[in-house]
Amino acid sequence: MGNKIRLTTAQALIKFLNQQYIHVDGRETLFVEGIFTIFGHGNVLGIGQALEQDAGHLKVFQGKNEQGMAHAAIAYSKEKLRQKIYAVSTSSGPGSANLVTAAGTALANNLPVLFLPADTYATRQPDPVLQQIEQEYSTAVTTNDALKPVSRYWDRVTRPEQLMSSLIRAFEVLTDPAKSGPVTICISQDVEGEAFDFEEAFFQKRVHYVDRLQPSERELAAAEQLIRSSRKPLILVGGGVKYSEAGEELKAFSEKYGIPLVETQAGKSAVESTFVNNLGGMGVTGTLAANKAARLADLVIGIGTRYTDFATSSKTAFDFDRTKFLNINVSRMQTYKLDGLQVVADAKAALGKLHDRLEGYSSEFGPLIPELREEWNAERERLSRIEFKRSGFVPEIKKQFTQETMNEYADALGTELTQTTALVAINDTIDKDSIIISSAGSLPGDLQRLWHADVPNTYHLEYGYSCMGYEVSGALGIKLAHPDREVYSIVGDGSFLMLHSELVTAIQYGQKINILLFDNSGFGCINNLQMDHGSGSYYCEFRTEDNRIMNIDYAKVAEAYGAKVYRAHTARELKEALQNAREQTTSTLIDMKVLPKTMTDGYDSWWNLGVAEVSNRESTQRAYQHKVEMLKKSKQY
Ligand SMILES: Cc1ncc(C[n+]2csc(CCOP(=O)(O)OP(=O)(O)O)c2C)c(N)n1
Ligand SMILES: O=C1C[C@@H](O)[C@H](O)[C@@H](O)C1=O
Ligand SMILES: [Mg+2]
Repeated sequence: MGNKIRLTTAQALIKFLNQQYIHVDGRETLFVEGIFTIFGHGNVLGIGQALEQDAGHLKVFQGKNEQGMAHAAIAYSKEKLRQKIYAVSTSSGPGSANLVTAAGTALANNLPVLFLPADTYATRQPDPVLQQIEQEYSTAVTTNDALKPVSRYWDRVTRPEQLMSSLIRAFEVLTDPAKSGPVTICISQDVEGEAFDFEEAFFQKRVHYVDRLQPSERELAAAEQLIRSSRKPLILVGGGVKYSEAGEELKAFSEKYGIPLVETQAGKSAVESTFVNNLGGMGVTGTLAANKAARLADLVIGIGTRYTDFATSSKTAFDFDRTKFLNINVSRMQTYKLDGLQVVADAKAALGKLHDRLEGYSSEFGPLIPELREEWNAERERLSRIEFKRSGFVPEIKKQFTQETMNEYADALGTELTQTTALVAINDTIDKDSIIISSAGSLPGDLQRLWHADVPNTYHLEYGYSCMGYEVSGALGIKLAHPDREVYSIVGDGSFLMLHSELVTAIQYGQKINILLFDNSGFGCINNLQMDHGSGSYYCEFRTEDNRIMNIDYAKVAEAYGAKVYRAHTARELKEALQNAREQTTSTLIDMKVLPKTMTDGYDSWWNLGVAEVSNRESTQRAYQHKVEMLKKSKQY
């Protein structure tokens, strides 16, 4: 056998991370950019020591909350189109438990990230150690077992030499587009510091080749035939289009054959909003244009999409008696959905090959595409000018709050600003190549409908897990991926309260992010949901025990951390703040007070929710009946 190097397990890990490369379309680049850490006794003497001794090229960032720093890492790999990652090192017990939510976020979104939670003692000599859960039925169970269901690959290293096979499997998974997701390697805290004579060959440069998965001739012929026999095909653009960098091929294909595009949250901005055949967001949070086109379609070409309930309006968006599906995806599992024709292939490769085969074909959508676009643009224009009135005001979310309650909010928050007006004002003011991020609450719906992404890949929406707290943390990850661009976190007050610790990390390391905080004093979208389904307003508004609307000075909070802050109660104040924030070099926060119920409502869509079958309220009974009726029109699987 070759030469041996004596290293601790943690030193070997860091040395290995330094040697990983990815090869895509002839470009070879380093795969692991750096590592986020929160040191505790479980990792500071192992991974901490190894990094201090020799981090190599790895950039090291100290996080403030494990979930938050993991979200930053996830957003980074999403921005890097899964071609570069950060690792995340946590201590044992609570430190690693804090990764569970983030792992779910990475898994639901198919995003690669390497989690390195410390594990309890392998020797068991000092058991039970601090933060060991001591499960009665098995000593082998640790907190880190909770990460199994939310990891694409999970392993436990209890001897130094196990690290080698573990890491090789880990990087195979991390660099496979079809399996992409979180990889969790739990290393016992004592083992992190244990030494072993590692073979030098283990640390050789490793290049992970990502060749584009080509469609077979059989798949292409079947796809061609399906499209040729369709009169009104529609392309559903999923996140896979972005990861495959297939935007140009998609536009060329759509233009040549007159096939309109509709977008999922993950797919939005794969192609710019100005593209003539782009009808915008589809489904529950979609535009009227996209949802109308979906009803007319007789073939849906789903590219890189998981067909979530939001994209399909809980399987009611299409006429399933008539509509066929053609599914192009690198994941074979995804291609089986909705009984579609399966094309297991990379989006760019498949579109490139299909392009020439359809010579002479043309869809029958024709002039309907510009008509639908125009109709929706007029609606967007209307939504950009909603002005609050102290009497006779009809908000977008109707029949929930009385005028009296709306006035109460206007007084309590000292504002007349409406959410849709504020959002379009932001869209009109910030640089076109800025990147926006959001994930939960009412804002993802407004963004999917109203946001014009004029530059590709400027819209970063996490809507696989829709995890509150991703917005601020993720903004840091985006900034690390694009240091030369302005990054805007578009976040509700509820999400901000849930997690914004990485704002401090952003300030600490001079990574400028801009937080656009929409404060409507409550869990607004859930309040809409409950009232729309027959309930009252129950524990979703932020009211005190004596029923006063809370008015929190979020600007003060961010100012205390060191951010430059602004307060906006009118569209004008908002625009001025945006212009000033643009000039700052430190992170900023604009505390916008917006009125509840002024976000967008649904457009010809339905979402299947667990409405109470039995209730003492007539309104809930009606909501349940509506669900029963809608289910009759839906596809069952
Ligand atoms: C971690 C997490 N917990 C709970 C939820 C459920 N949830 C979705 S939106 C929401 C309220 C969001 O409130 P806010 O951020 O203020 O946005 P708004 O709807 O008011 O615009 C909740 C509790 C979630 N998506 N993520
Ligand atoms: O429960 C939810 C409702 C959605 O409207 C929201 O965007 C999402 O964050 C969520 O979790
Ligand atoms: Mg809110």
